Amino acid sequence: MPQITLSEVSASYGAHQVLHEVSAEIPRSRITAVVGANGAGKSSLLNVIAGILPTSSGTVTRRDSRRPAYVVQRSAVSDTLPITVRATVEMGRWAQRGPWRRLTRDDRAIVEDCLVRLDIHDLADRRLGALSGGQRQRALVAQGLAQRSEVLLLDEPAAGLDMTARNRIDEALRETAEAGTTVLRVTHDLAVARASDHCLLLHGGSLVAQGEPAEVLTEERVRTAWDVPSLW
Ligand SMILES: Nc1ncnc2c1ncn2[C@@H]1O[C@H](COP(=O)(O)OP(=O)(O)OP(=O)(O)O)[C@@H](O)[C@H]1O
Repeated sequence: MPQITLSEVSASYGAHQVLHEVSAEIPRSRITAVVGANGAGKSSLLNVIAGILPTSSGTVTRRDSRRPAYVVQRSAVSDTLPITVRATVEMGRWAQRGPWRRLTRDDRAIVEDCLVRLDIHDLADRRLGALSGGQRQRALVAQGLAQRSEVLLLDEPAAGLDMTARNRIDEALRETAEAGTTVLRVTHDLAVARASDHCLLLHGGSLVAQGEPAEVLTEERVRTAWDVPSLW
């Protein structure tokens, strides 16, 4: 049974329909890449799965009733938050404990583990707003991992990062998928999509194809989805 099943899901922002009868299956304990041009509906799809954007029709079925962990785009996080990196990651544990509860020894061990996995342990006492974009992004991914949810949603977690930071995030996601988490990541990087286990290709709010990345991302489909004219 897939971790998440979408059946003919449509969704709108006001009068603007952004998803058109999307039917898709997200396999359990695998990395699924969501790809498509700007405005294709990738973030909207994540928002529907996260329960932030209601469906106007269709259904989303999840194996697990817990809320997915959601790592939003870096630009959605304020620079001025007076919070350290460690506190940012600790907030990931509130999903289990409720806000401002004392963290247990297990919680603290999970937080330390996530700091190490994303290679930001040395930055743990720095203010989030005082970090570089790539460092901050790793802190947000660490927060997502710290939730230990069945499902981890990430909206372009590696956008604009250098190779080392990207590799660190890819490795951490691979490890968490192997440990049983279902990972769904939006990416603009077709190499990342090709290295994923499963792929959903969106175009204009509709699902164009899903399945093995090599089968989904054919030259023809890529050209159509990105409106790139044929060069010959
Ligand atoms: N909060 C919002 N209110 C109204 N329309 C929105 C909102 N968020 C997104 N949209 C519209 O929904 C459509 C799909 O946007 P979405 O952000 O899901 O695309 P995307 O594939 O994630 O794009 P990108 O690659 O640029 O992040 C776009 O036409 C966008 O303008």
